[in-house]
Amino acid sequence: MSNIVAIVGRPNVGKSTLYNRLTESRKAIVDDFSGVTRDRHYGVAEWTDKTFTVIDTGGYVAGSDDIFEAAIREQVLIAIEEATVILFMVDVTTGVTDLDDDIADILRRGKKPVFVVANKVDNNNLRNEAAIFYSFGLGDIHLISSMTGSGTGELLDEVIKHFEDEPQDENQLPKYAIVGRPNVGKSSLINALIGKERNIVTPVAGTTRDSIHIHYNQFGHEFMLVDTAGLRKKAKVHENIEFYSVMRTIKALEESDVVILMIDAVEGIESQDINIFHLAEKNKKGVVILVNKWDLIEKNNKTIKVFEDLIKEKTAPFTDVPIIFTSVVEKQRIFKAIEAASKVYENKLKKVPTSKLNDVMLPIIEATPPPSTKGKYVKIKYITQISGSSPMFAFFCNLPQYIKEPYKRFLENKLRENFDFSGVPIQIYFRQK
Ligand SMILES: Nc1nc2c(ncn2[C@@H]2O[C@H](COP(=O)(O)OP(=O)(O)OP(=O)(O)O)[C@@H](O)[C@H]2O)c(=O)[nH]1
Ligand SMILES: Nc1nc2c(ncn2[C@@H]2O[C@H](COP(=O)(O)OP(=O)(O)OP(=O)(O)O)[C@@H](O)[C@H]2O)c(=O)[nH]1
Repeated sequence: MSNIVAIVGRPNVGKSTLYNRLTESRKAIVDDFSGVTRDRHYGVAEWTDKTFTVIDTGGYVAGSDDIFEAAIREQVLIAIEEATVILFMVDVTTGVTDLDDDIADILRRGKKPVFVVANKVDNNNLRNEAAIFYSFGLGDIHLISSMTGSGTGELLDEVIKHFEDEPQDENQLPKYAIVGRPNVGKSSLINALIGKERNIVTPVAGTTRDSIHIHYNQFGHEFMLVDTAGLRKKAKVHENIEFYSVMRTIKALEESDVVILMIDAVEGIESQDINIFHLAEKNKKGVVILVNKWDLIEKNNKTIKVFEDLIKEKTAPFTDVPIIFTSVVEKQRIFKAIEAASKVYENKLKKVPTSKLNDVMLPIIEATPPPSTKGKYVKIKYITQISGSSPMFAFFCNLPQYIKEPYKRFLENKLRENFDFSGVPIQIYFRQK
């Protein structure tokens, strides 16, 4: 379910610091690739049993002061439209500024839950200063220090009360989301698949769920396409089309089982593509990559390999993902893309019987056991697949804490070699036995 928490506020109040704190556990993964700082504004966070997306609106602002303030206002409007909860961050050390008041005006007119978050309350003396923020007329003030983390737990306890529960699914069909940067060919692909049938589009009623689900049932494949359509219709949004599309992408992604990530063959894979890829991975969604506009590429016998290697390099370590080279305009390999998505969906639901799992994996482990640490030998005794909506495996052993990342990766690779999990993130756990 797409629960989105948007952090809004003027520059320098500490939005990024809070964002980093909330998404901490994911940071290493996102930081793995270069040139991403500019785009790193949304990530996955967890609090108690809830998983949600956090958006830091700050970094989307660019340009002169004028544009700057206009852009902040626009982001606040988008946040009101798209987010589940808005954190309006202000700085206790500077008090109320004009821009703070502007933002508060916009937020008061919106219908979304707003939390006024007074940041930089690093010590008790500053607590009284925060009373000034009651002047926004937005209710209670939540005192935090993003730097130390104080107050953030209490804040999140309140925030998650506003989350929406998983809606009852209208049907059990697989859901595929077609995502990608603007202009990559998403609408063209949907039109190619659905053609005139497009009229049977059924908008799903619901509060935050405004993506469109399209029923596909042809040539032996039946599924729902989750469409992020309507992007351009929102006249309000001019400068922040990228930001807006990111919001939409997150929603579509969270509603789907398999993400069909379209990449522009001419432009190549960019950091925004990789961001979406990792978001899908973190959300345990299946993934198929389409390299579209393949008709525009001058090819020789190495071209495909070069593309594949480049994509794998950028998406590592999760490289076991189908890559299909399509041309939507020339109707090349479109059906192959659908077949790949169906296969990934199957893989995602696959249950390997315990006996088979142990028959295959125990000899492999015997031949290459976990390396000993400080003279301790880890003995893996048996393996089971835990039931869930994506593949999870429990390896029972005497000393789970001594198993290191490289060995975990080795086991994952062996699972992938022996049982087809192409396109699906795998979870591996070590448990004491
Ligand atoms: N004392 C104190 N300083 C903080 C706290 N949180 C953030 N800061 C500092 O405030 C400054 C701005 O923090 P950022 O997180 O970059 O602020 P931002 O709102 O994301 O700023 P933009 O990216 O410009 O929109 C940095 O120097 C932080 O170290 C806090 O809780 N206490
Ligand atoms: N040469 C070529 N052009 C394509 C292909 N697929 C789409 N296009 C063109 O790329 C442009 C953008 O296609 P759209 O389908 O509107 O892209 P989109 O991803 O839906 O774009 P947004 O709505 O901006 O997100 C159109 O002019 C298409 O005709 C392809 O396989 N080859």
